[in-house]
Amino acid sequence: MTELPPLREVVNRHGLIATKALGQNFLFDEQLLSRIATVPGKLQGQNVLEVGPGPGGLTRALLRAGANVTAIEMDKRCLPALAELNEAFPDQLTVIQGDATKIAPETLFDGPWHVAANLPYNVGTALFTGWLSGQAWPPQWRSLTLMFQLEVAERIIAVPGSGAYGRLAVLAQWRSTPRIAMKVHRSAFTPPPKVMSAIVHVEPAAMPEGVSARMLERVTEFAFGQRRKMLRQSLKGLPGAIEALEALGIDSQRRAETLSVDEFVAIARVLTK
Ligand SMILES: C[S@@+](CC[C@H](N)C(=O)[O-])C[C@H]1O[C@@H](n2cnc3c(N)ncnc32)[C@H](O)[C@@H]1O
Repeated sequence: MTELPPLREVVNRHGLIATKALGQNFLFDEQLLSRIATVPGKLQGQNVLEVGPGPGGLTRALLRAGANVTAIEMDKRCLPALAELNEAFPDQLTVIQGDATKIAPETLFDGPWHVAANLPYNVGTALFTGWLSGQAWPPQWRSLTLMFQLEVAERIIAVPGSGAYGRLAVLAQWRSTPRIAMKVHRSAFTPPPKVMSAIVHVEPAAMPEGVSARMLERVTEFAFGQRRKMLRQSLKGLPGAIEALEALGIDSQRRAETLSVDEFVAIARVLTK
C-alpha cells in the first residue's frame, strides 16, 4: 500500500480549516474511507468522478483501489494537498478546480464512469437529481456512491405510505436501484455536522418503455407539490392527468404519498402519448 502521511497532518500542513460556506466536513478515518471505496465494487482501471475531494481522504482510498480518478474541487486551498496525491499515484489522478454543478461529466471521460463523493450537502441533492434525469438511459455512469444526510438517504429509498416517500424516491427508483450501503456517525467528520449521514449506492436499472423522463418529473412535481391534497386537486393543473387517473382506475381521492412508483410511471406513460 502506498505510504501517505495521516490526513490530519495533511490538513494541518496546508492550513485547511473547514469552511461552512463550502459544506466542508472532512473524513480522516482511513479504514472508513477504504470501506466506502469498496461500495462501487472493483474499481481497478475504472474511471471515477469524485466531487469535492477536499484534502483527498476518499480520493486516496479510490486511488489505492486502482481507480482513475477525476476530481472536481471548488476550494483552491485543497490543490497542493491533491497535488501530493498526484505524485504518489502517477497518471491516476486528474484534479479540476471548479464548480461541479457547472461541469458536464461527459466532457471529462472517453468511456463510462462511476461517481463517488462525500458531497457538499448544499449541492448534493441538485447534483444527484441531475445525474438521475435526462431521457437517454442507461446513463453513462455505472454507479453512484454518495454521502448524504441520513434523512435525505431515507427519502431516496423510501417506500409508499411512509413520511419520507416523495418526489426524490420516485425519481431515484423508477429506473435505478438505490440502497443505503452504510450509515456514518456524525463523529466521523471534522467538524462533526449536526446530523447523521449515510452512503447511498445507486445502479441504473431498465427504463420502463413509453415514458418521458420529463413527464414523470412533471407528474411528481404536481402530485407532491401539494402532498396532503387528494390527487384530483393536486393534479388539476396538469392537462390530461385527471383523465389519466380515470383511464388507469386510480382513485382520484388518493394522496400522492400512497401511489407506488409503478403507478406514477403509468400516469406519466398515458400523458407521454
Ligand atoms: C463534505 S466535504 C468532503 C471532503 C472530502 N471528500 C472528505 O471526505 O473529507 C465537501 C467538499 O466539496 C467541496 N465543494 C463544495 N461545493 C463544491 C462544488 N460546487 N463543486 C466542487 N466541489 C465543491 C468543498 O470544498 C469540500 O472540499
